[in-house]
This record gives sequence, C-alpha cells and structure tokens, in this order.
Amino acid sequence: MNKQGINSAPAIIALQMCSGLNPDDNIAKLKQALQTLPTARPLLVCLPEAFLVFSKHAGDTLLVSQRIEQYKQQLSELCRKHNIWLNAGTLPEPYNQHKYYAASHLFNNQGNIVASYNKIHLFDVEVDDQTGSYRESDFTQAGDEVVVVDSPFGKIGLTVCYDLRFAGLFNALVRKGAEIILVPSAFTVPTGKAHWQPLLAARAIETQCYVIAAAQYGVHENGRQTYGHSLMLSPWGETLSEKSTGLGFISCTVDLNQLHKIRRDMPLQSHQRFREPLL
Ligand SMILES: O=C(O)CNC(=O)[C@H](CS)NC(=O)CCC(=O)C(=O)O
Repeated sequence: MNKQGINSAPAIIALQMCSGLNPDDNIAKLKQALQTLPTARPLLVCLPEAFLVFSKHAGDTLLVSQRIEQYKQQLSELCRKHNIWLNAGTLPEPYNQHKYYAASHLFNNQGNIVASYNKIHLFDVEVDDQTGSYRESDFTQAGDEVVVVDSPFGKIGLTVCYDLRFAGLFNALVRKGAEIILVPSAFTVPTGKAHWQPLLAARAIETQCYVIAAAQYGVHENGRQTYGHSLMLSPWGETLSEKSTGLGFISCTVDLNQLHKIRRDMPLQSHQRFREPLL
C-alpha cells in the first residue's frame, strides 16, 4: 500500500474509551485520538456504547439527547476532516419526554449518516450484590428493526452491547447479508469476565462474520466500572486484535475473499434448519 493508503485493504479500528459525564470532554478525547490515525483508507472507526455521555442519572442523558444534533454535526465534520467512516457507538436519540433510543449511527466519509440502529435488547438485569441492578428500559426505548448496510468494507450489521447475548438477532443480520457485525459495548466487569470473549467468539463463528467490539473500560466518573477488552474477530473466530484496558485503538483489515471461502467450505446458512421470525 502507498503512503496515502490508496488501494490498501479496507481497515477497521476500534477506540477503547473510559467516557465521563461531560459530552464535550468525551468529544475532546475522541478528537485527540483521531490525531494518530493510520493512513490506510478506506478506514472505519468504531466507538464504544455511550461514548458521548456516560452519565450518573438517565435524566442527564435525556438532556443530552435534546441537543444531540450539535454533536452529530461535530461527528460529521470529523468524518470529512479525516476521510473516515465512523460508527458512533451509541448516541441518545430523543424518543419522548422520558425516554431516548440507544442509537448506533454509521457515518460515511462525507459525514452523512447512512444507517441507524436502535438497541433492541435492553439490560434489565440483577448483576450481583456489588454491582447491583440495571433497568435500562426505564429510560431507553427499544428498537425493532434489524439493520444491515453496504459499505466499502463489506455489508455492515449493527448491534449494541447486551444484544450480543441474543443469537437470533445475529442470525437475522446474516440473513440480511451482514459480513461485518459491530458490537459497541459497555459490559459490566462480572458479566464481562464470565461471558464477553466466548460470546463474541461464538457470534463470529456462527455468523461467519467479522465481529468488531469497541468497549468502554475502567472506572468512570459516574462510579461505574466497565470491562474493557475491546476485541476484533475474524469470520473463523480468530482474535485479530484486542486491548484489555486503557485508552487507545486496536485495528484489523478486512478480507472478504477469505470470508467467502469460509462460507463456501462450511455453508452454515444453507444448512440452517431453524428460521425464526425476525422479531
Ligand atoms: O447507559 C449507559 O450509560 C451505557 N449503557 C450501558 O452501560 C448498557 C446498558 S445499561 N450496558 C449493557 O448493555 C451491559 C450489558 C452487559 O454487561 C451484559 O450483557 O453482561
């Protein structure tokens, strides 16, 4: 590949972050990280769930949702400036006066949003005595649409965090043509230790897709702790890149010829006997 990255293999990077309470601080961290991008193009940058605001109270996130357009504008400008595609983790998109969607947008390198997915499975879970319980559905409206979009990297399927536990969604994404599945996340530490890596590997192996999981890590300003371990897997389930903790990028390149060889040699979709309805 030459210096400008023209004709280079499509590359993907995932930014691991420890987002705080203030959206402007989180955007500043993102801008700083984008100063050190690789030169390869096309380049897709993937951000973790809730990268813009990791709040103490859902009401604060609701307030951010009411001025989300200004942040989408800034992200759009960053895409144009750096000539990148961007999966903006999740952003809170207004639903009504009490709830927002956990929306995963894909921006192209002209700064246009080409696909949007609203998190379908919401984290209403008792984790453990120390971590406590989550009631995401109290403040988040669940989505109801399976989203796959074509891109220079391949066909991209969108999911978010807790969706990872629901193989039916991933199977639906493959049936809609997905080749790369993004899983922006903010896993808890106990559930991450027990389930994160095996779930991601299982989804890559059973969907025969690249699986790209940008994660939140560390102790956040709101007092919560997240598991980190951002991970990229090949359609064969191999780990391509991972980062246990700390701010920074991991990266991989996409080889769709290899993906199609894996699917030709082991045609799981045509062997599939269970075709459940989509929702
Ligand atoms: O709302 C925010 O600020 C950020 N979002 C989250 O932290 C979300 C919803 S509460 N977390 C998860 O889905 C964890 C899933 C998980 O840990 C598991 O499946 O084990």
